[in-house]
Amino acid sequence: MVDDSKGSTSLERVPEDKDLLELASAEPSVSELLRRGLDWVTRIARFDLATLFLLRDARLVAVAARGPLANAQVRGHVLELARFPQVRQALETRRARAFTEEDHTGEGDPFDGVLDLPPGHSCMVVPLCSGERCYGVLTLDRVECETYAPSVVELVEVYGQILATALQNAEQRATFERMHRQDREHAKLLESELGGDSEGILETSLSPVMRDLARRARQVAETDTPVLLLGETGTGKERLARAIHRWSARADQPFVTLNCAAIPAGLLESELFGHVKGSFTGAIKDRAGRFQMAHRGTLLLDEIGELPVDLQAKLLRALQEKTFEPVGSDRVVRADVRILAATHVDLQQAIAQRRFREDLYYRLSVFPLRLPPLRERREDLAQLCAFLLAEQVRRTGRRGMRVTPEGLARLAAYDWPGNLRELANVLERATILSPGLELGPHAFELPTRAPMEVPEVRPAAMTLEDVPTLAKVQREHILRVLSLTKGRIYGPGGAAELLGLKPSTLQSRMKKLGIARQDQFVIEGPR
Ligand SMILES: Nc1ncnc2c1ncn2[C@@H]1O[C@H](COP(=O)(O)OP(=O)(O)OP(=O)(O)O)[C@@H](O)[C@H]1O
Repeated sequence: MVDDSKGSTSLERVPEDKDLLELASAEPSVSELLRRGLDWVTRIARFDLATLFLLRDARLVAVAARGPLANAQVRGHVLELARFPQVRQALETRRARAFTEEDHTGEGDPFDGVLDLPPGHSCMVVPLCSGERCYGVLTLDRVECETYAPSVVELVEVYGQILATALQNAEQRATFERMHRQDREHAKLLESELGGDSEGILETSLSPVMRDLARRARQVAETDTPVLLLGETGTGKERLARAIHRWSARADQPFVTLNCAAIPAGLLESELFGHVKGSFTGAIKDRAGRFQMAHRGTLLLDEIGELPVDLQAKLLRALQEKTFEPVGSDRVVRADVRILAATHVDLQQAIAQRRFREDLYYRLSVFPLRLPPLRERREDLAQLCAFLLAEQVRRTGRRGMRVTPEGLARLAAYDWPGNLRELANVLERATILSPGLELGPHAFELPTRAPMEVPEVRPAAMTLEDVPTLAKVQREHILRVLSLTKGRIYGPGGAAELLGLKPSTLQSRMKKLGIARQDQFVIEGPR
């Protein structure tokens, strides 16, 4: 593993500060450290053989050797720890020690059978330990019959600690990089599975508001400025976020999303910043968070208004310093991430209610983009229908579907509280139910009143005392729809679709309104 071209017989000298600084602060890989680790020892102690052993299952395996005595046999040497109690003791006590001839009389010399060293030669064992980990030992041997001076032993002990710390850092870096690579692959896979790989009707929109918005989105895409996407539910915030990513220089890097409303508050920090094994019950292995997954790419924080206040502070720090600490780790991780945030709630109001930090708001809202509701861009209906019907072919298998002018007139007369998502659902349902290729006015099932209207609550019959709160009306309406769908939230005909909401949005609203996943409902997962 190493070359042993020149052994050192030079006098011990205190290493120059820059040598140690380099070792402690540079970012070499584990193999580079093992290769170069012995170079540095030549500067602080005399030896004829310096060997680096790594601990593997109660054995010490030689991985590198230097000095005139280093040979192939030394490099393949393995020590059973059980046979060398004094070496084991040095590891257990984490103290370096020099050996005298008497020390070896009981257990023999670790290099017996490999090298012909004279009785009473100089020998020292230096443990390589940092934090919880013991990596192995460094041994130094000289043919001269004398014992290494305590001052030299102390110096090499300090060196051993620095080398072990550098090894630990290199190992952690390698782990994080590996996790990052795996998660990047995973994110790419998910992205292609989820589709949405076209920006849809943005730049070709007939609505001047939309076209202006698309133009500004393209301009900001070229920068790393955070963008705040505002708009009612289903107006296309996520699709616009994907378009901004694709238009940016980060397009070949991952696009990662986190829906802050869909993840239980207790798990959000780990989802964002990752965690190390054992940091909480269930953390059975190290896991990268969305920040790491999005390294060099874009992270969309959807429903940002739902982020708990304590996490808002941590997010702000991550945005300002571009560093964060995974849960349970005191190691600072650096990630280069472009942030996009989306919300349908009024963040100004959330700030007034102290549910959202003002400083985070200003950080995220440098460049706000507000998506208009569908009822304000009805001129796009024909184009949107054609686009969505074509996009749905993959699921419905129905090619060539089109909406007749009469059908369009009916769609244009509706208010679309669920916006583009509701339109997509209405079109998909109509396609499935329609025998032919044409979708006329009767093909569409549109509610005759606004979906949130509750028939039983008649304003005329109300008195000032019994005006129900909006939350109560919403709660009753959601419960009624859930009982209609037998508790089913997802999929066609599920409560989320009927209410024109994303399943995750419905779930978070149910949580807020205290609607538990009740036993009488059969809740099915996504299909
Ligand atoms: N520009 C567009 N062109 C065509 N279809 C679009 C466009 N934008 C969004 N859609 C469709 O509208 C639906 C909702 O889009 P999206 O999820 O981006 O909305 P959203 O505003 O993020 O929703 P929410 O607020 O509920 O998270 C999706 O089916 C999407 O395919």
